[in-house]
Amino acid sequence: GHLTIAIKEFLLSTIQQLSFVQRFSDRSINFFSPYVEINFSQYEDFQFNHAFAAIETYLGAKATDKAKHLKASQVQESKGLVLKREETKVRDEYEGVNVWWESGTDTIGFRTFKLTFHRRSRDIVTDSYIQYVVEEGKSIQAKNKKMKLFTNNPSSQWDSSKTSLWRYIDFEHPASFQTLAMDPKKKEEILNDLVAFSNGKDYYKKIGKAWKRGYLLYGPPGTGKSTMIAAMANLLNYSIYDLELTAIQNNSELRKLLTATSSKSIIVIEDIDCSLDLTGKRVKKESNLTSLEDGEKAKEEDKSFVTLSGLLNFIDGIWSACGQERIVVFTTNHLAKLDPALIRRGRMDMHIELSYCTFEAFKILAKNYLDLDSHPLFKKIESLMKETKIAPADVAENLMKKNREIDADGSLNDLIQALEKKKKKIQPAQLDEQKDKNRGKMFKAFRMLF
Ligand SMILES: Nc1ncnc2c1ncn2[C@@H]1O[C@H](COP(=O)(O)OP(=O)(O)OP(=O)(O)O)[C@@H](O)[C@H]1O
Ligand SMILES: [Mg+2]
Repeated sequence: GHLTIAIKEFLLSTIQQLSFVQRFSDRSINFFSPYVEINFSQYEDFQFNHAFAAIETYLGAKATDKAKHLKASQVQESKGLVLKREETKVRDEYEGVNVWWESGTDTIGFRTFKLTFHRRSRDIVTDSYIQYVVEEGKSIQAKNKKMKLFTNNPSSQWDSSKTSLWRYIDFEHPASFQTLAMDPKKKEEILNDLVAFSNGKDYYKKIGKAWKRGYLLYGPPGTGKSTMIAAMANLLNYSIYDLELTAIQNNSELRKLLTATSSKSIIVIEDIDCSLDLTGKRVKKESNLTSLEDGEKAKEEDKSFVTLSGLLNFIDGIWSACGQERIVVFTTNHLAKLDPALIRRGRMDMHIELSYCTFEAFKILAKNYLDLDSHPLFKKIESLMKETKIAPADVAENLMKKNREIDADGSLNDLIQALEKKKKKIQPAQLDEQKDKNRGKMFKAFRMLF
């Protein structure tokens, strides 16, 4: 939102300023010096200049290895130190061109950067170098960005400020694609898709499509859908917006929420089949309102609910106009229950099935939990896994260490017992249903956090 606009504005104003600087410089240079100077101020017309911050980040990263005086700041605990140099002058080289940056302050006391370069390299500096610096700086900033997990507040609690729509906590989930147990080929396909998407700015522009991508994750409980979302966020350094549809009343509230999300984010709607019923109306909530309020509510409900078409239109429509990268993820336990309109190709770009644990997936878990590549008991587990269905979550539970020490034999035997127990009970459908009921939304949200 604001950042990109600010940078666009900045670039525009830079171009205007440049022509001014150039005209001015041209005159002076011819007489005094072969060098051109451009000044960047921390504030432009009393508005914070985001490009200034990007330049600062870029320069900070540029010369840390050479600098003698380093100022370290820790952006996020897990992200290591970001080093900044305190020296005021930095030399940089770009496509064989030498430039110098010098930091200072202007007459009002705002901080500035002065960029100096030879006038024969003026074209390359003004045409591409400055933009390169701003973009590099932005991408370094993005890498150091703190990820957040947002949840929408019930619309009854909204006030006029935008901040009341979503509440957030810092997102520090350890999930990664490396530790995700699933078919390695499928995993790679998804990874490539995500990376291509996040680097696809120019491509999406070229083909005239909005820079967004939809993933539908489906599969039984405990197969890694939520874990994959966390892994996606970690991979791309995106924040997560966990959209709870039952906490809002109608499509216009939905629109408000979605427009208040930032770019580089993943918008998640878990259990889409439970959030919207098939006629497109929102699922009735159990209410503990008094009877009078109940009546009012019922009247209201006729004209106000979140509809499937409202959701889809928004995702297809307005967002296309804001031109920033966003990922939408829907999850469900029951693919068959979903409205075909929702899962039509093109709407959800990729359908990803997460399923019961295969032997391949088990090996990843064994590596994660027990640090094992092979073990005599693997054979038995392999054959048992072919005969029965077990969710990766249940496998993981058995492989977790029970005491202080990792006990591979004990854990694998536990798993074998669990598999044999499952094999005897031949009622997987019933079992799943019961599990579904037990895993309420709260529980899922809870698990996402811990
Ligand atoms: N494919 C997997 N790879 C690694 N760990 C997994 C996988 N699936 C499940 N787990 C483990 O099981 C736990 C529960 O999994 P997760 O919450 O991702 O399941 P889910 O598919 O979202 O289930 P639900 O449909 O109930 O929301 C995770 O915290 C993780 O430790
Ligand atoms: Mg889940």
